[in-house]
Amino acid sequence: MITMDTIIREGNPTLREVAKEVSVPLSDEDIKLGEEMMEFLHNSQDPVKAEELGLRGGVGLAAPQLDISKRIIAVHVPSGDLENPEPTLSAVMYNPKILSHSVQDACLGEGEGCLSVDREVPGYVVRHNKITLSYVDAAGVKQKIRLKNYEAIVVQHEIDHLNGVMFYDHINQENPYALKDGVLVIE
Ligand SMILES: OCN(O)CCCc1ccccc1
Ligand code: NI
Repeated sequence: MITMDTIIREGNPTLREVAKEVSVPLSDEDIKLGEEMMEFLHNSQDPVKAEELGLRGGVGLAAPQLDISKRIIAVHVPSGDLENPEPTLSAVMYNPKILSHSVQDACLGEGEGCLSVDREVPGYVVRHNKITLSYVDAAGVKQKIRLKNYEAIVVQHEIDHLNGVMFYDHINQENPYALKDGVLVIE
């Protein structure tokens, strides 16, 4: 089971590597890893289990954070609405690739954090507002989806991990809250 002890922290060189594509058809090992990554996200968002296991809540996880330099990410974005418990996005993605994106940029008003970063790094992390994404799903089927706003931000954060990029690499060092005209701030 993945716990916080499994997750490597900044300074570990694996977080700065470009991860390798996984072979398709997917190996049993890669399928199992994806399942464990998704289980971690579920546990981390379950108040009882998160408390029991000492987990920080996460909506995404990338294999390099487990010291595994493979292009595998898991995302699980809860709807946040108790009436409608369906998550807005829940998927293990193998070899995810951004095919195209909007001109419109966006960032989270509250900035970003990372399970591999044990400190606050304030500032806007400017990303694409909308992305068209291809990936291979856990069943080995090629998917092509379009995402926008928060879900698009989360997936871009995870794909960054596959390319050795940390969220704070995007923050303006001179003025962390500098914003170009037209950037959508997502609250
Ligand atoms: O890489 C996943 N991880 O470090 C957990 C946090 C994910 C995340 C947090 C804020 C905005 C987008 C994504
Ligand atoms: Ni992260």
